[in-house]
Amino acid sequence: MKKNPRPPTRAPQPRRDSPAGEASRAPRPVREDLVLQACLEAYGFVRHEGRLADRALDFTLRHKRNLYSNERRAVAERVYALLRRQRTVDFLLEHAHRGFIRLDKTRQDVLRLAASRILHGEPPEVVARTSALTGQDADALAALPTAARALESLPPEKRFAIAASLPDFLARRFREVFGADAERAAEAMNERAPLTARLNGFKGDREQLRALLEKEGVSVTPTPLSPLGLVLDTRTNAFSLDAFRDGWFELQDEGSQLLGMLVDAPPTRVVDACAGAGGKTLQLAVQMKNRGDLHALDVDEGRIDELRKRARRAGVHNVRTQVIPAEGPEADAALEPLKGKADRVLVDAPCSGTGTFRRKPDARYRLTPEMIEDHVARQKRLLERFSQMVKPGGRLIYGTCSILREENEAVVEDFLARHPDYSVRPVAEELGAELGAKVGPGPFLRLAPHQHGTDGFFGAILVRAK
Ligand SMILES: C[S@@+](CC[C@H](N)C(=O)[O-])C[C@H]1O[C@@H](n2cnc3c(N)ncnc32)[C@H](O)[C@@H]1O
Repeated sequence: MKKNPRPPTRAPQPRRDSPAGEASRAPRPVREDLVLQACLEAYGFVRHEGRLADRALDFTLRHKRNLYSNERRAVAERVYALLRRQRTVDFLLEHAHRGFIRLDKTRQDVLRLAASRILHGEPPEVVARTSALTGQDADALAALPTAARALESLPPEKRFAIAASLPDFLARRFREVFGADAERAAEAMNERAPLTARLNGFKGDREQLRALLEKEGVSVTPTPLSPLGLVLDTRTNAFSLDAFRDGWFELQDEGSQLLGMLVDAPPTRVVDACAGAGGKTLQLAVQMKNRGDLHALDVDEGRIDELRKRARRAGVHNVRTQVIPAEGPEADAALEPLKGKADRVLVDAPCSGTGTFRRKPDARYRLTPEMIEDHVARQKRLLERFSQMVKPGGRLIYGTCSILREENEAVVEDFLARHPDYSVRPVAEELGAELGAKVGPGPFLRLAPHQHGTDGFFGAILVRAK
């Protein structure tokens, strides 16, 4: 049976007194009944009510105040682990437990949580006991290895989708994109994502940040690709660190940092057209040395509010935020003053998020082929609209956190076919030959967890003729 012994999660961080203190205390024994109740509630919200996993866990853990920090962590880890393997677990239980699909929802979920723990390497008898499973239910857990053999004997296409816990249509797309590497790619998407910080260059350099974090008891290692990143011990509650409160770093995946590097924003006029809560905006402000005008636009007022808070903490002064309408003449009018004026326009487009399944394992079960088509249509519209702000000789940088060609290369090709005044600048020209060679192949940034250890990202630099 496949084992994934690393406890996966990017969930609400457990409360803790100090990062160093927690690591050095002997953990209290987990009160299994309370942990199971909390898991059932949070998982039920996601599976049966369609809520987002991070919000569901946040809600559950916020009102279950009696749980200790190690118990909170166990809840988050178990729920995320099951979400990563939901399809596999369902297949195994349907084979190991006659009548599984007729059981009531709660009993099914208790079995799912138990099977997932076994799949992640916990001994079946311990799991059965701590889940209070007896009789037919305990027998089903013991029969999981037989069910795993049934999975192995399926035709490869079918087996891949179930073993990787991907909907069939996504499994097919993984095969199209990654070919013989599809299984490795999907497995890496089912791993736990690292906790990665991006240095705020206004405060100092990466070595200084490293020293500060180590002084606070956090062990860190430099990111291999981004010169701005440090990987933090995943048990760290980054938000409680002094270095975070003092604006020394932001949490940002290494792939996202590399996409931000493609912009190479000069201290003139730059537009971050889909700025969200400002992950890349803050990075661009550093590139601009806090000078010039950095216009951060988004349709989501809540995210723009968050961006403003983060900018204050980071000591960023050159950002002008604007909430814009999504579509139509009003959206066009809002951009009119910036038409043909920007040296750089970043379109970090809304997408399927197929590159970020490590962090949002539940997203795959919500995604449909129709939703991907809608994303593509919107990406083309956004690129068209925001390209109008690029001045002659300026650059349009297009990015997604999708691994799908239709949202990436195909959108760029479609744009270039209608805009002969734009050409592709190979990312290696921006990142340097050595780093460029690692994030290719080809003229675009194309990152995937199994190859780069980052989330899946795509980036293209398009230059408007003078
Ligand atoms: C991938 S996220 C951006 C992430 C952000 N750049 C960062 O680095 O944190 C895409 C963003 O596009 C925004 N968006 C969606 N439709 C938009 C539109 N028509 N115009 C501008 N922004 C839009 C979403 O609200 C979302 O915040």
